[in-house]
Amino acid sequence: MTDAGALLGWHHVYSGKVRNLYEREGSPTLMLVVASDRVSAFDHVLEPGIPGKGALLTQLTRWWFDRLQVPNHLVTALDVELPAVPAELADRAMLVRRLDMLPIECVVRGYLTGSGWAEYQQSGTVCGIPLPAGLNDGDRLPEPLYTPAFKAPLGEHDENITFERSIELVGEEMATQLRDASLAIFAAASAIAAERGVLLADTKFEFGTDPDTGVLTLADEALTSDSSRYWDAALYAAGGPNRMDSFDKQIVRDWLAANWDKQGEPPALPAEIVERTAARYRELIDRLCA
Ligand SMILES: Nc1ncnc(-c2cnn(Cc3cccc(F)c3)c2)c1Cl
Repeated sequence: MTDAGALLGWHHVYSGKVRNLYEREGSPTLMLVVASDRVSAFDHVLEPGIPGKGALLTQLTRWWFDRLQVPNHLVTALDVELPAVPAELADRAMLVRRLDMLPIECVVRGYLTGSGWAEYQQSGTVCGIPLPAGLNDGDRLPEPLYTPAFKAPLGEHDENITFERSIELVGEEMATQLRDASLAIFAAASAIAAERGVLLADTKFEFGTDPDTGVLTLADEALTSDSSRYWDAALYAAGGPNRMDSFDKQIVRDWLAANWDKQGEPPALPAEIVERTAARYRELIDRLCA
C-alpha cells in the first residue's frame, strides 16, 4: 500500500504534502492521520523521502500530546477497540477522534524570523502588531505573539489575520479560547524544550471542538518539526550565522540553496544529505523525548 493508495477499511479524505487523512468506513467518529517520510522545503515536496521521518514525527506529536494539559484528538486503546492499521503504517499513523475543526491556524511566535521578520523589515510590525524598533532576524520577542491565520483551501497559503478578524470568524469567546490555549501551550512547551537545550522559536496549532461536548480540543499534529521551528539553544547562544539553523531541515535547505536555482522542480537529494537529515530528525527526538 503506498501512502496515497487505498487503505483497507479506511476512506482516503485528503493528501497533504507530507501527510494523509483517512476516515473510518462505518465509524464516522474515527479518523487516521498517516505521516509519510516525505519532506517539503520551499513549498516543494522533495525526493527521496527521509527514512524514519514519518515515524519520528508521529512519536514527537504523541509525546507532546501526552505532556500537554489540554484535551487532544488522539484516540487511546482505552476509548475504543483499535481498528486494524496495517503493520507497516502503525508507527507513523495516529488514530484520532473526528472534531468540528476551526478555520484558524493558531500561530505563536517566540522569536522574530521567517515571514514575521520579512514583515517587520517592511513595517515594524508582525501580523499588524507593532514591535519595538531595532530588532534583528532571530531575536527573541519581548513576549510570545499570537498571530492567527485563516485556513486557506487545502494546498493554498493561509492568510494572516488580526485577532479582531478571528473574532469575526469564530466569535469572541472561541477566538479568546484559541488565543489563550495557544499561548499557554507554547509557554509550557517552550519551557520543556528549553530544559532539553532546544529553543521552540514558533509553532502552529489547529483546534477543533468535540462534536458531543463542544470542548476545545487540540487536533492535527502538535509541536512537530514540520509545524514548528526548533533551534539548538547552545548554537543560538553562541550567535553567528548558524544560530537559527532549523534542527532538521537546515541541511536540506542549505543543499538546495547551493544546488537549485528555485526554477522548476528541485533536484533529488543526494544520499549523504538524506542520511544527515535523518540523523538530525533522530537527534531532535532524542533530545526532546529521551
Ligand atoms: N481530528 C480531526 N477531525 C477532523 N478533521 C481533522 C482534519 C482535517 N484536515 N486536517 C488537516 C490534515 C491533517 C492530517 C493529514 C492531512 F492530510 C490533513 C485535519 C482532524 Cl485532525
